[in-house]
Formats: sequence, C-alpha cells, structure tokens
Amino acid sequence: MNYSGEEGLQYHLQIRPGDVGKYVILPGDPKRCKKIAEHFDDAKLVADSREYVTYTGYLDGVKVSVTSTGIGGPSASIAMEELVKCGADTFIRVGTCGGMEMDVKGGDVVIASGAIRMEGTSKEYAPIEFPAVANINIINALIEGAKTLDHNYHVGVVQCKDAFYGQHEPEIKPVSYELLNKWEAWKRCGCLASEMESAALFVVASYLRVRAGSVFLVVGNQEREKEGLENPIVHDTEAAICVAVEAIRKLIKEDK
Ligand SMILES: O=P(O)(O)O[C@H]1O[C@H](CO)[C@@H](O)[C@H]1O
Ligand SMILES: O=c1cc[nH]c(=O)[nH]1
Repeated sequence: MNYSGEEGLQYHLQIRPGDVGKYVILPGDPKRCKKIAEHFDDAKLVADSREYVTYTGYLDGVKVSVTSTGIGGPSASIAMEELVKCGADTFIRVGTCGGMEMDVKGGDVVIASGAIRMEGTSKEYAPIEFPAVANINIINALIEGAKTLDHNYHVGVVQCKDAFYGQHEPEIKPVSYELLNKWEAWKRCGCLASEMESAALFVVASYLRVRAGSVFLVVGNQEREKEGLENPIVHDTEAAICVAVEAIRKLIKEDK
C-alpha cells in the first residue's frame, strides 16, 4: 500500500526515484543538511517534509544527497527505507555523540565499527543476537578521510539508546538500576561513545543489503566530567562533515 497517492513518491520523505544519488549523508538534525549540501556542487533542495530535509548535488561529478533522519531509530529507519526505494545504497550518518571512554574528548571524531542495540527499532527488524555492524569499506573510507584531514579520531563500538535523558540523568529514572548497570557494562567493554541512530541504521542496512557507516563529533564526555577531568564542550560538526565528504569521494573512486 502506498499512502502518498502517487507511484514512487515516498510518504514521509516526499522524494521520488531520481531525486537522490546512491550516496547519501544522514545527519539527525535537519538544520545540518544545508551545511552539508554546501560541500556539494550544484546542490538543490529536493524536499522538506516533517524532520526530513533532502538536498541533492554532486561530488566529483557523481550525484550525492543529504537527508536528515530526525532523532532516534524509528525516524532513521523510515529515512533509510524510503531512500533505498529511490535508489540509494550507500549511507554515512554524520551525527553528534557523547564520549564514554576517557580519551574520547569534546571536539574529537568517532567512527563507529558497530553499535550496541539498546534501542527499540532494530528489534523490530532482527533478533537481538544479530549484530549492528558498519560496512567495512565505509569504515575504512572514514578512517582514510580522517587521516587525510589530519583529524583526531577513534574507531570502535558506540552505544545506541532511545532516551537521551536516560543517558544523561539515569539516576533519577524509574529504571535507574538497569540504566546505570548497563552503562557500567558498556564502559567495561570499551564502548567509545553514546548516540541514538546507528544501531537501527546498521541493522536495517544489513536487511536491505545496502552499505552504512557513521561518523560523529564528540560534544562532550560525562565520564570525564564525573572524574573532574577537563571536559571541553564542542558543537561545531564541521570536522565530522568533512570526514564524511572525504570518505564519499574515496568510495566514489573505489566504486568506479
Ligand atoms: O546530532 P544528531 O545527528 O541528531 O545525533 C545525536 O543527537 C541527538 C540527541 O541530542 C540524537 O539524534 C543523537 O544521536
Ligand atoms: O551525549 C550525547 C550527545 C549527543 N547525542 C547523544 O545521544 N548523547
């Protein structure tokens, strides 16, 4: 059933086949789309619907797009499903995250190798035993991108959840016993950072046989703050955007 009333028109994103490239950058925040599109040649606004803003332009002569996902797995999974229906097959999420390992500081870049599925959306796609892993070619392209730009980066597992304030104020939540104990377990396992969309995106990408990866700006690190360590707070996502754009250029070259 197609709710949009027009063949090919996607219900939530309001895009059609042909509107987007096969390479798509996925920020959470719709306001980040314009900033990302400024890196493209000849970028044009294609659609602006709900939390989903889409621009399409070119990188090295190849059509590329940016679509915001909004916050959380439910809206991110919708974005990926509808983009794939319009021909996209390679996705790089550019997000923000909160550092968890002590050496992951505000202003650093984190590249996800995999994501902890402590959210609901991925569970409606695959049993919990199925891992949420990033595509290896995208991970490598992001690492190369960070190296080329000489930006401080970390590669590893990130944690995904549905409740932002379950991460930031777990002690006052009714299920604090679970939130605090699991957070401690993720830290003991070396989890680098916490964010919200990658687990859903990686699992949906596996199911749809498309490629997905993620790169993040670290906004700050609550663990460093708890220990009384210096804890810079950074909001400018430009470094993570540049790493993603550089990675797409590398993938375009590799795919030729
Ligand atoms: O900055 P974005 O891409 O939205 O990502 C992070 O920021 C939001 C929470 O503040 C969540 O979406 C989280 O994953
Ligand atoms: O601490 C943070 C920062 C960004 N996004 C999150 O989910 N958590």
